[in-house]
Amino acid sequence: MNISVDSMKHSPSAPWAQKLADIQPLLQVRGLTKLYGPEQGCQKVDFDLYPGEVLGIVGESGSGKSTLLSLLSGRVLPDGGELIYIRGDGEQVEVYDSSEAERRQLLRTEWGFVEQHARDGLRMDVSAGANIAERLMAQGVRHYGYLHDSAAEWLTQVEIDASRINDLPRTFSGGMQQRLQIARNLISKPRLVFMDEPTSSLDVSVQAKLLDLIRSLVRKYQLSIILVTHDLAVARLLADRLLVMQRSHVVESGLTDQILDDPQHPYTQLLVSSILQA
Ligand SMILES: Nc1ncnc2c1ncn2[C@@H]1O[C@H](COP(=O)(O)OP(=O)(O)OP(=O)(O)O)[C@@H](O)[C@H]1O
Repeated sequence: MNISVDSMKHSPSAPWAQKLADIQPLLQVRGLTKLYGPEQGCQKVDFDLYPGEVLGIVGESGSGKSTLLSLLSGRVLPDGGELIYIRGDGEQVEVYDSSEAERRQLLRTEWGFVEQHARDGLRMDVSAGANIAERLMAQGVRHYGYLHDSAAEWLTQVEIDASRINDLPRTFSGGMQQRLQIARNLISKPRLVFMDEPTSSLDVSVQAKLLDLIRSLVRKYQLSIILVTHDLAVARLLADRLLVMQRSHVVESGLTDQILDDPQHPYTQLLVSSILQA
């Protein structure tokens, strides 16, 4: 079950409220700011992300979604603000105080990143199996049989026939490449996965299948996800909570259903009504 702090606020005396208070956030974001120009980027973003939560970042083109995702994944450094990640061993990491090598290591182990275009997240010149096994190898696994079997198992999990293990990703369809990218990220059991418009480059029918797969993997592995999407239907299907961005600011945040069914900020109202009219 995904747990959302916002939902807990409505019944503070519930027995599980104390339980939640004992759960540490996975990520604490405070005052995160990166500006490339006036209102270009993101400003003063604050939120906590809890284990198993799916957070969607939505907003119009240029509102700052990708900038925020790049900051949260430590790929870009901010002008100001703090990003604290609680590692699996309980240690707190101030991501921006870490070295570049430490941040890269996080992205290869406890975190994952699913790119919008599979070619940016896959190595197109090596086999599907090698693409999937790479993260295990980066963690020091050397046993060929284990690497092969794990890669084959993950191909099956993302609904690709394991007989394709030696094929190059370029021989796969767009949807298969995205599924391969997901397998490549999930094999090392990351705790937090960043996704940048993971379905937007695909046909609608392929999108629906991939969304179903992501949803089932999120449940199965209790993944925490931070997902950028311009598509409110994708947000509705996957996200527990949303941040709505406009011109570098988070203008509204809360439970997905609350925001989509009863938007409070005029910009969110416009965003939601434009989708309904489309
Ligand atoms: N590396 C960069 N150098 C200069 N300006 C940038 C850079 N990255 C982003 N920007 C600017 O910051 C603003 C926000 O861009 P960003 O890509 O974060 O928006 P977005 O909401 O993800 O848009 P889209 O949905 O179109 O991808 C834009 O005005 C963009 O031109």
